[in-house]
Amino acid sequence: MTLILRQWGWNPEWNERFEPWRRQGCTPGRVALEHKHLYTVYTEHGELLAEVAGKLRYEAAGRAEYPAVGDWVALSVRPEEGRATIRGILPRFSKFSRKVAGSVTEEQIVATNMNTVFIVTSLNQDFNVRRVERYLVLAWESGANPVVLLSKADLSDRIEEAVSAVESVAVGVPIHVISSLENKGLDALAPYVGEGQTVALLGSSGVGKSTLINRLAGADVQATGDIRLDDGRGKHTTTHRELIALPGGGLLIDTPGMRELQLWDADDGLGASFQDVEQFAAQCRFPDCRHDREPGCAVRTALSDGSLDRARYQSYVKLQKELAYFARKEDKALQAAEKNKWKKIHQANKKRHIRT
Ligand SMILES: Nc1nc2c(ncn2[C@@H]2O[C@H](COP(=O)(O)OP(=O)(O)OP(=O)(O)O)[C@@H](O)[C@H]2O)c(=O)[nH]1
Ligand SMILES: [Zn+2]
Repeated sequence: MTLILRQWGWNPEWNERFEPWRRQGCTPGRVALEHKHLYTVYTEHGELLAEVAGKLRYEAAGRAEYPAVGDWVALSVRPEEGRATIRGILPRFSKFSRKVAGSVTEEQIVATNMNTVFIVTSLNQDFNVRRVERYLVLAWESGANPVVLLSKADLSDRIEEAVSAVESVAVGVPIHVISSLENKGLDALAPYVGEGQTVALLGSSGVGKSTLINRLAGADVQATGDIRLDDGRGKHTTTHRELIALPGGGLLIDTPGMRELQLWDADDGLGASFQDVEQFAAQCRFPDCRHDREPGCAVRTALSDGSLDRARYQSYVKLQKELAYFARKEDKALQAAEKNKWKKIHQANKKRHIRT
């Protein structure tokens, strides 16, 4: 039984966390694909199509409390129909989420329970270390461990230069140079995609994520840029799944949402990625130093004596501004919603007043 689940990443810890659900007669399953209102889940009864239980739907405070690809869920199963009902979601240990615009901006979960994030950036003329910094913030924020993959090594003759540029912004983060085309460097990825390990991929369009997935899966599970039609989801690959089991026992998550991540609510990620900058800032004389004209500013000193790279500092400031922008936007949306609520209450009161 658990043998089947193990290939989807089940382990003793999940088993323990699931115990209360098991006592209620539930079966565990892992979400592999989200349809409009249904989910494809992997279970010990095979693949089932599941809907969300009314109670869970009713109690969900927002979209973030709906199941997402990578989640372990508690199910009531009807294997003979190939169907199941999702009763609950086990707590996530890592997640990627994005903001979806609506009347209020809402958090939508895009991938969960990954151990590792592959940040893929290509070594061709698009190579840009600032982009790696941005992805690192997202990765650290997710709770998974980042690993940088420099792809398309076959197209570059300045590999060492790129590696040291990444090293300087990704201290302590493993960096691998790969070429899916020439099958180079891929063996070194084995430890991240071993049994029970889940990996998500992050990177701009065209850096070779789908090609890498197909290499690791040993089959064309994902449509690549060469043959992809305009559906963007690779529908023509017959068994489109967003949680992909690899021959070595690991799992890959590749959802369309991963391609639309923005930076928001990522202060922790920013801090983790820019420890060097924040360490200087912590030495400023004034705790609220804006590193502008204040006396005793350690950041400005570090910039002028070269111990802090100017481009890196500018990148930090830019990302910080972006985060602040999202926070303000969210504040405004909340304020508007609150105002609206009070307006309605006033109107309702007025009407009551008139009637009496
Ligand atoms: N030269 C070279 N080309 C590669 C390599 N890996 C992928 N490509 C090519 O790069 C293009 C884009 O690859 P994809 O795998 O579709 O890129 P992707 O990151 O999945 O792109 P999106 O799905 O748009 O996010 C394709 O034409 C691939 O054949 C490589 O190692 N070397
Ligand atoms: Zn300062």
